[in-house]
Amino acid sequence: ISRALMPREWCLDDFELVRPLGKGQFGRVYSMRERRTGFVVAMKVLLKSELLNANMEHQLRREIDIQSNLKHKHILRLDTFFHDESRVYLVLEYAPQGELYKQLQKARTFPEWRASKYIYELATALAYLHRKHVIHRDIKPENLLLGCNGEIKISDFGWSVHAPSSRRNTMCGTLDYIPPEMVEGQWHSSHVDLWSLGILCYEFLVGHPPFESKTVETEADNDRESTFRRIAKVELTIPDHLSDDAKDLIRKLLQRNPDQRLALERVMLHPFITRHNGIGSSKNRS
Ligand SMILES: CC(=O)NC[C@@H]1CCN(c2c(Cl)cnc3[nH]c(-c4cn(C)nc4C)nc23)C1
Repeated sequence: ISRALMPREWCLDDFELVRPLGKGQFGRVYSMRERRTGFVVAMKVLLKSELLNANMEHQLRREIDIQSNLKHKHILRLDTFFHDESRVYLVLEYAPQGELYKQLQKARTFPEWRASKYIYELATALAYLHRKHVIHRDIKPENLLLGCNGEIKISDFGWSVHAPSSRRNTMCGTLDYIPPEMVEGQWHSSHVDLWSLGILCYEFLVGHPPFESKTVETEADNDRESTFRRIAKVELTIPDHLSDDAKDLIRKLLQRNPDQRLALERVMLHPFITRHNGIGSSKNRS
């Protein structure tokens, strides 16, 4: 595909609509077929007017700059983009098995082997991102898609930045995944993604995130404070039915102090991961 999408001016007529896929945070997504090659892509269509009055054009530029330079099997590719007088079009990799959060809603919780596989795949993608000094900052089920073999694809880099960073935009959407240092508007490092990995692991196994909160828009001010306090105080209760390995990994990621969170290299070697993914065992040692 990269040959076919060699840098040249693309336009909407190069593609034909297959079907609407859903909505991202800003704009609609469609599966489209590139007419010459028959290649199916996901096309995210954003209205310039919406971007401008939400002051999001710089965030979109950053999303494009970051995601188009990333090449990793667990990160959704951004192949190219183009615009016309009213819209911006992002040509993204199509993930055939769709949105992970829908499968989590259907299954309610994942068995430990499945959660462990996803956490391992995410850890490899985050290690790649952090080596490039990119923080995603918005790792949550809604931003995870599934490839043709059910493998994780991190998408939606709308909130990613180059580390270290301090947040300039007001956060909207759920607070569930925001670590204490971001909740307090402090400077934050790539360790924010470690916190989100811990929240995800908990939600995969328990069926809801540990510091349940409504989205920030609907929070009345006093509730909002209570949500922040709960996240900041890190009141964590882990259900007993989880394995000791699962509890151990979650506790080591949901550390209030960002520097005490388990490093990604150690996440990949944690028993909760190696027990299910046959990593480091003799079986797959070449
Ligand atoms: C992370 C994110 O932006 N999510 C919202 C957008 C909705 C569809 N988007 C897709 C994007 Cl950006 C890429 N690939 C997708 N594949 C699907 C999908 C496949 N099936 C069978 N069902 C669906 C749905 N959707 C996408 C992303």
